[in-house]
Amino acid sequence: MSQYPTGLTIAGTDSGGGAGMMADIKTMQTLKTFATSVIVGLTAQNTEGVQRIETVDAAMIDAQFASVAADFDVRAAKTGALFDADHVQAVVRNLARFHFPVVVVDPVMVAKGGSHLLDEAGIATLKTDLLPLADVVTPNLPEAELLAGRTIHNRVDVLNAAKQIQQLGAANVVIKGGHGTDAVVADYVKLADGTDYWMESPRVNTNRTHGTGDTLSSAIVSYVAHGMNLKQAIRQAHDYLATIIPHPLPLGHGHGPLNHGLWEEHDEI
Ligand SMILES: Nc1ncnc2c1ncn2[C@@H]1O[C@H](COP(=O)(O)OP(=O)(O)O)[C@@H](O)[C@H]1O
Ligand SMILES: Cc1ncc(COP(=O)(O)OP(=O)(O)O)c(N)n1
Repeated sequence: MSQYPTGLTIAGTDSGGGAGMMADIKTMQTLKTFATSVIVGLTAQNTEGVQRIETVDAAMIDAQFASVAADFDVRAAKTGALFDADHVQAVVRNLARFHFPVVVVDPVMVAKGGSHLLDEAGIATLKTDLLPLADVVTPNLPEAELLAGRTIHNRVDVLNAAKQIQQLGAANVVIKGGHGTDAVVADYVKLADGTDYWMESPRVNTNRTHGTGDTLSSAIVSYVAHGMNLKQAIRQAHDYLATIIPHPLPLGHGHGPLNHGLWEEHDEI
């Protein structure tokens, strides 16, 4: 069996098991990466929505970072739901302190059920303080609109939004196309070296897409932890999603969960 490198998820929990840190841990385990975690907040959540949120205090966030960093060789980290400006700042402080080799920022703002997972001040702080620390940022289309401060109607708008998001300090940008309506789902990648391209896959007609964004960002973390460069890791993560989205688990009454473990049959790492 291959070695399990260590990844880190800095995010919120989902009691429903499909999104947030739970999706991250399931993804990393499937992709043979050992998942460590810093819990920023807890959500009472299921496939139908978010019922309650409680954040973790800053001292406890610092303590979790210190515990993980003292004992593990974290190869890559991702951020997920951070809830508000104070929690974004707590995460920024710790990322600046511990310098993990690769940081993926999933700028989670609104869950598919409509609940806000980052308030307005939090969005502003993420733009000014967290994006400059991001090796990769992975907004969905509504998040890209908010980060870039412009509406997106077509592919040219996506290109321009990515350029603006890169100017905020994120080295590489992946704008996810799941919220579009075309028959093809297109994720746009703009890399630090100036290259850009689209990654396309057939749109699966399903509402079982809870946690797709978390799954993509934690798959990038996993592949980077295994030694791939960012371009390879982003491609592999996209292919992982395209493989598992057509075969979700028939659970819950709303936006149902993915079957993260499906990939194990491929055993490609
Ligand atoms: N219905 C779908 N069919 C195929 N791929 C999808 C579908 N929905 C999302 N994806 C893929 O899942 C990933 C996450 O995208 P998206 O759903 O936009 O993110 P988020 O969960 O953050 O809103 C992307 O790689 C996207 O291409
Ligand atoms: C605790 C928590 N974190 C993140 C999300 C959003 O996850 P995402 O992958 O964007 O999936 P959807 O919520 O859009 O299905 C969440 N819901 N909860």
